[in-house]
Amino acid sequence: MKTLLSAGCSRASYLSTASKASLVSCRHISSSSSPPPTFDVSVPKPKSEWKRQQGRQRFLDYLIVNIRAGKGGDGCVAFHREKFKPQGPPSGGNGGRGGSVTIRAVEGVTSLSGIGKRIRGANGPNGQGTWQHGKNSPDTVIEVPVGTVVREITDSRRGKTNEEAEQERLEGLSEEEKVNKRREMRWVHYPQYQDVNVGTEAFQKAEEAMLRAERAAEIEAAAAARRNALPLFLDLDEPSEEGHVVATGGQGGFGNPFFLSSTNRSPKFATRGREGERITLEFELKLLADIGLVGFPNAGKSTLLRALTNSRAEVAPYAFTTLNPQVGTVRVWRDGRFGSGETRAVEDSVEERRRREEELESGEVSRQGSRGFPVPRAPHDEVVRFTIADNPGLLARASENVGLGHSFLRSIERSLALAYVVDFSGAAPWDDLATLRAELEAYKPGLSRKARLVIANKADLLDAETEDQVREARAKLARLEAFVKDEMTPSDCDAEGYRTWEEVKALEVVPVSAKYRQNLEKVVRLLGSYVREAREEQHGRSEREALAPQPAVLYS
Ligand SMILES: Nc1nc2c(ncn2[C@@H]2O[C@H](COP(=O)(O)OP(=O)(O)OP(=O)(O)O)[C@@H](O)[C@H]2O)c(=O)[nH]1
Ligand SMILES: [Mg+2]
Repeated sequence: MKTLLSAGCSRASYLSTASKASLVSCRHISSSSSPPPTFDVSVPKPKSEWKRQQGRQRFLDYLIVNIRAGKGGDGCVAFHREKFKPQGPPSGGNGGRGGSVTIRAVEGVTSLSGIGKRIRGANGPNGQGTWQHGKNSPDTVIEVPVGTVVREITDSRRGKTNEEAEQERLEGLSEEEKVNKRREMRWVHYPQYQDVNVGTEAFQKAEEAMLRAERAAEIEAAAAARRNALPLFLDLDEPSEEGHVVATGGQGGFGNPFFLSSTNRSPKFATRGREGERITLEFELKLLADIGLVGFPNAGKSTLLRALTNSRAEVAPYAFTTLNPQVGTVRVWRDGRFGSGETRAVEDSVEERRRREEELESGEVSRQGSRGFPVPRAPHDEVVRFTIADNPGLLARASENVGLGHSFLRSIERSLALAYVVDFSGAAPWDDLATLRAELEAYKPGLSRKARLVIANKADLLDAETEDQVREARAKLARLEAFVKDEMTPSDCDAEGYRTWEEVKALEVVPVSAKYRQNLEKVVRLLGSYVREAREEQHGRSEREALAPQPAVLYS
C-alpha cells in the first residue's frame, strides 16, 4: 500500500497509479471544500470585467492597430547660383522616401501591450538645393511576440484610406477651391510663382501627366486587390529575421530638375511626396506553451501550475481568479523530482500572503528565501523541461466568446498537447469533461484531439474513511475512466495538424490533489512524454537535440 501523503499531513490520497487497486483509507478533512462549479453563462462576469477595466490585464493578447507608413519628402524648387552665372540650372533635390512599417516576431517579447494603437512611419525628408536628395527614411519595426497572428481588417473597424482622407479634407469646398486644394497637396512652387506657374503650358502638361499616372496607379492597385482578394495575413510562429512590410512608405516628390525640358528651361515647380500606405491590422497572440491546461473555473488549474512549477499564479476559492494566462516551466531533475522541490501544500494566495506577513513579523524568516524557491541545482541534473500554461477557466459557450471565451481558446490553440483539469470531488466530473471537449470542438474542429490527459483534481476531498467510502471513490474513478474511454476517444482524424488515427489512444486519467501535491509525479511523467512526442513529430528526429534543453535521457 502506498500513501502519497506529504509528511505530517493526515490527508492521504487513495488513488495513485500503484495504489489504484489497493486504496488507502485516510481521515478526510473537509475544511476547504470548494463550492460546486455552477456558473451562469448568460451574463458576463461583472467581477472579471471590473478587474479588466482596472487595467489589471497586463498581458494583452488582442489589439487593433492603425498603421500609416511615412509620407515621402517634398521635391525642392531651387536654381544653382554661382558667381558670374546669374541663371544657373534647376538644382532642387528629390524628396526622400517615407519609412515603411514592418512587423517582426522576436523572442523575448511576450505581450502585445507595448504596441501603440496608432503607428506612424517616419516621413521622408524634403529635397534641398544643389541637387541634394532627401534620404530615404528607415522603416518602423513593430516587434511582436512569436505566436502572433496578424490580419488586415477590411470591415467597418478599419481606418480611413488615403483617398477617403483626401475626400474628407475637400469636403464643403467649392469646385474651384477643391482644384486649388488638390494642387496645393501635390505641388511645390518657387516663391511667389504659384499663379504664374499654373498659367504655363509646361505646368499644365506636368499636371495632366501626374493625374494620368495617379489614375493608372489606382487602376493597377484595384486590379492587384482583385488578384489577391485575400486581405493581409501573417502567422508569425517563428522568430523572423526580416520584417514583413505591411505598409509601404510614400515616394518622395521630384525636384524641379525633373521637369526640365527643351521647351521649359527653368521649371519653377516640384512635386510633393506621396502619402504612405495605410492599413488597419488586428494582432492576436496565441500563447506558446507546450502544455495547455483546460478546465472550468475553480477546478484548480492555477494550483496545479504552482505545484508543478515555480510560478506564482494566483489561487483563490472563487471562479475567474485567473484572468491572464500564466506560463510556468516544469523542470524535472534526474532523481525524478520536479519544480521547486517544495512540499508544503499550495495555499490560496490570500492565506499565503497572510502567513508570509506573519512569518516576517515574527522574524521567523528573512525576506530572502521566504518564497520557498529551490536550492539551485547543477544544470546537468535536469533531464527535461517544458512549459505549461494555466489559463482562465473555460465556460460552457466559451466558443461563443462568453466569459473570457476567445481569449482563453486563442491562447491554448498552439500548445503541443492539452490536459483537462476537472474537479473530481464534484458531482459529475464526466459532464464537465464532455462540456470542455464540446467547447474546444466548437471553437476549432479537431482541437480536442490535442488533449491527452484528464487530471482528476481535488481527489483529496473525496471521503475515503470507511471501506464503503473507499469503494465508492474507486467506483467514481472507474466511471470516469469508462466515460473517457467510451466517449472521449476521438472517432475521426481528418483535421490536419493533429494526431493521426494510429496515434490516437484513449486519454489517460490521473487522480491527483494539486493542493497537497499528490500523484503529480505521474502527471509530470506523462506530460513530459507527450511533449517529447509532439516535438519529435513537429521537428523531426534530426532537430530533437537542438530542441531538448539537455541532451539527456528523456521520458519514454
Ligand atoms: N482540497 C483541494 N483544494 C484544491 C485543490 N486544487 C485547488 N484547490 C482549491 O480550489 C480553489 C481554486 O483553485 P485555483 O487553482 O484558483 O482554480 P483555477 O482553476 O485556477 O480557477 P480560475 O483561475 O478561477 O479559473 C482554491 O481555493 C484552491 O486552494 C486540491 O487538489 N484539493
Ligand atoms: Mg486560476
